[in-house]
Formats: sequence, structure tokens, C-alpha cells
Amino acid sequence: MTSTRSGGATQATTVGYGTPALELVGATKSYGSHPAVCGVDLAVTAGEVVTVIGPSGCGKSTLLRLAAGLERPDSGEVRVGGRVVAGSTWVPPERRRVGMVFQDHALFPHLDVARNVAFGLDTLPRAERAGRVAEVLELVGLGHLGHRHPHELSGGEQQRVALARALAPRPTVVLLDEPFSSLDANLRTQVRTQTLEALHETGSAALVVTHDQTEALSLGDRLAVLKDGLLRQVGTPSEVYESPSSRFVAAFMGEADFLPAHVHDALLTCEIGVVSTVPGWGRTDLDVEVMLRPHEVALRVDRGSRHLVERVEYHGAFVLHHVRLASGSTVRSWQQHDVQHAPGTSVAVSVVPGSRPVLLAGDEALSAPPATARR
Ligand SMILES: Nc1ncnc2c1ncn2[C@@H]1O[C@H](COP(=O)(O)OP(=O)(O)OP(=O)(O)O)[C@@H](O)[C@H]1O
Repeated sequence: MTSTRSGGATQATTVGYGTPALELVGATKSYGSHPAVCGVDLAVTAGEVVTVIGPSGCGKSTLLRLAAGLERPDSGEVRVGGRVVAGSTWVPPERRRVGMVFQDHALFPHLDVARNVAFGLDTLPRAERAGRVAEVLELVGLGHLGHRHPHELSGGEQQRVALARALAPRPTVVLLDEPFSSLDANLRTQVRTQTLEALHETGSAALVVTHDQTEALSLGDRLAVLKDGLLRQVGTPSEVYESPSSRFVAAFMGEADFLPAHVHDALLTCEIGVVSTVPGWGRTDLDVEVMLRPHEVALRVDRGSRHLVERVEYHGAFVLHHVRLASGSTVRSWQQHDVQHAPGTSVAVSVVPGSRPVLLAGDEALSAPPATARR
């Protein structure tokens, strides 16, 4: 069931309570014999921003194109506002209540900003069109630029026009494909914030493709990690970063080092000593691997240690130290910007107290001890 929220001309068409704005159910698409998206189940609710991230060629754009109606699924369904738009039936892109924002903005060069934004509003009575255009341009902070042509705008302004154009018809869902990647780093942060504000203001559901881990972690209410066309994990940014379900997700979402480790009666130890206790792992004896992120690794100069600083990377606010352990394994450690241990320095390495490192058996993260490991 779709309904329009009362009390706000800028509001998107939202869906009834409990109905996802966008649902992909078993969505599958191959190009020839090459599977691009394999049985993806993903739901986005009204007002929610979900980012899709994964390595190049993993199927991110194909997933978005399936939702938009620019590709037909080989099997599975796409639903918008609870209505099937692909699967047992086919609804073309322009009738899906879906807005799209592309990486290159895709504005019409011969139309001014106002006409670009008005482009998808032909079903609206003429008298209401100008008001709606003014409203969404105001929403993205460009109320004063309606008369300009795209070539007279900065990259960030063009991106905001593209967003205004996508939001103007009050879509149920907005799909954004790498929307900030053509902007330089400073502008990207600013336009990202403005985009999020506009999306939250309208209450649209949004699915955003990005290849930037930091962006995925900071932008989305949830993020979906894709690899080889398969969804590997869906969760809030902190769930995915702090409790990755696999080695792939752990390493893809940020710096991660893996060390052989052992759990004995809920005590986790590895080459650098005691890592932590592991609640619920009493009466367990098991070889595992522990994942350590650089913010969990502490260093202290110790002339007697056989662990040596190998390389130091200055990042401004923080300095990343690469340490070669006595065994030959390496770990990384973030230090404050004024701490730089020169290569060759002997250091004691430990785990920052309070850390809850992730344990792995093979490529899968362990959330509980396997039954076979119980003594
Ligand atoms: N029209 C097409 N014809 C044939 N193969 C395609 C087509 N579009 C995409 N593919 C293939 O499908 C796979 C998924 O492509 P897709 O563009 O969805 O990946 P992506 O994750 O968006 O990649 P990137 O991050 O590099 O943009 C890739 O192997 C790609 O080569």
C-alpha cells in the first residue's frame, strides 16, 4: 500500500508501516554465463539509507539497475512500496516511483537547472510544477540557481541538481550509483552531508552504491557487503566493522591483521600475549585466528623485545606503524600524530584493554565455540 505522508509538500511517497519501500527477493542476474547478482535478498525501509559496497565487478551497479528497472532479473522479484515491479510482472523504470542519481550527474546540458529538475514532473499539473521545482531546489540549497545551465555549475552543485531532479517526483526510493566519486575529497564530505539531510527531510528510502569503505560506514543506516554477486553481510556500520561475519568482510571494511591464537577456558592468547577473555567460551580448548585492527594494538618501546617496527606511515592526525613480530607475522598499530617509532625500534606489542577481537576458524568468524571444541 502506498500513501503520501500528510503535512509536507517535500515528503516522498512513503509506504505503510512495516512494508519495505524497496525489496529484492532472490534477485538474480547473469550476463551470458557470468553471474553478476546471485539470489540477493535485501529490504530498505522508508527513511532508511542503505549503502552497497564490494570490490570492483562484484555486482553493485547491476543490483541498483535491477531495482531501477534498467535490467530484468533472470529470477527473483523486485518490489517497490510492496508492489511487484519485476518478477511475475514488469513495471518500466518511469512507473516505479524510483529516482536515480548517477556518478556523472547525467544532467541535460541544453536545459537550465529548473527545467532539468522539472523533467520528471510532466504528470503534475503545470501550475504546480514550478512550485515543486522551487521546493526541491531549496531543499538542496540551490534555490537561487534555477536559471543557470549545468556548465555554469560546480561539480558539487551539479550533483545536488541531480539529487533534486531525482527527489522532485516524490519517489518511494532513491537509487544513487557512486554519487560522490567525481567530487574531490573536501567537496565530497560537504555534498554527502547535504545529500543525507535532503534524504532524511523527504523520508525517501535510499540505496547508495559506493566503493569507499569510509563513506559506506559513515553514510548508511545499514550497509550491505557484496562479493561475487552474493550478499556477504548486511548490518549497521558498527556491526559490520566490529563483528564481521567472515575474513573477507573483516579485511574489506578496514585494516585487519590475523594472528594464530588459542582459546583455553575463555582466555584468548596469541604471540603477543593475552588478548582478552572470551565470555561464553569456558571449558573450551581451540586453535583459532584472531583479527586485530590497528586501533586495538598498543606499542611500547622495549629494547628487550624481538618485535621490530618495520615501516611508519604518516597520516596527519595518526601515524600507522607496521610491526614485524618475532614469528614473522605483521600487525599494524595506530599511534597519535606525535608518536613515531623509527623503523628498527624494538617494541612490546599488546592489545588495548577492553578490545573485543574477532575470532575466526578458516574464513568464517566464530560467534560461539564449536561444539567439538568443548572439553
Ligand atoms: N552489460 C553487461 N554485459 C556483460 N557483462 C556485464 C554487463 N554489465 C556488467 N557486467 C559484468 O557483471 C559483473 C558485475 O558488474 P557491475 O557493474 O554490477 O559491478 P560493480 O560492482 O558495479 O563494479 P564497479 O565497482 O567496477 O563499478 C562484472 O563482472 C561485469 O563485468
